[in-house]
Amino acid sequence: MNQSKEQRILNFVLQNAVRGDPCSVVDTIDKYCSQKEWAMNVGNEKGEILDKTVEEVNPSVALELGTYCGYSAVRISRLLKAGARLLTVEFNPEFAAIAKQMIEFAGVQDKVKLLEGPSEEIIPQLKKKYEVDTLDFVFLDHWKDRYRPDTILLQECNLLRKGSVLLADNVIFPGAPDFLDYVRKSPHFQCTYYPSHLEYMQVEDAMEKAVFLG
Ligand SMILES: O=C(NC/C=C/[C@H]1O[C@@H](Sc2ccncc2)[C@H](O)[C@@H]1O)c1cc([N+](=O)[O-])cc(O)c1O
Ligand SMILES: [Mg+2]
Repeated sequence: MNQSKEQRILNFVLQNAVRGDPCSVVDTIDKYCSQKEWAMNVGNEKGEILDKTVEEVNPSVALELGTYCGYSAVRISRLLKAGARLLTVEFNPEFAAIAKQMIEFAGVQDKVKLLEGPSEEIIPQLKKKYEVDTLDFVFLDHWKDRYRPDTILLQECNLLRKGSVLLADNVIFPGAPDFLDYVRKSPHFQCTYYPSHLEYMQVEDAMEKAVFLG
């Protein structure tokens, strides 16, 4: 049975990156996806915006929605302080299996907990089942029509506190217009727009940061 693109990306990392070195895993995925096969990793240009935001927030508890192959899970967790953790949510079992291997190869498995299932089911379980009090940082990179409902769900589940930071990928391409409209009009969020480009392409894209005001 021929391999999936995601399996080819993982194999390229296993054969070309340095085990235990998250930066080499990130760079190797970028090399493969810019030279051989495009894939929907956040990429290096938007990845640097992600890095700066994670460093600014320095989260103890971070959530990622949409793990895919684990590129941003590795990218985020490499910056986390000792004892901090990233919960990442993926509902496609094939992608979850790839991401698990990617995270373990990068050596960040002690910082990352991969939760398999849809965000709308997992978010309401975070407090009781995953011992979360509130989230310091949330990276949204899953289905674009889930950004707005999941942001509302995070608020309803009291998972955001004054200063919690949401960072959303792809607010221009493929776009998340209802999310942008919601957070920009809401009195509970202070928003910042970061123009950038679609990963590995010369196509306009952007990220939106939304800080919860309580
Ligand atoms: O569609 C995009 N991303 C959707 C991502 C989806 C990821 O999240 C889950 S869905 C899910 C659902 C519920 N809960 C958790 C995960 C999918 O299994 C996939 O792993 C996308 C598309 C482009 N593009 O150029 O077309 C560029 C990008 O950067 C993108 O992020
Ligand atoms: Mg994306």
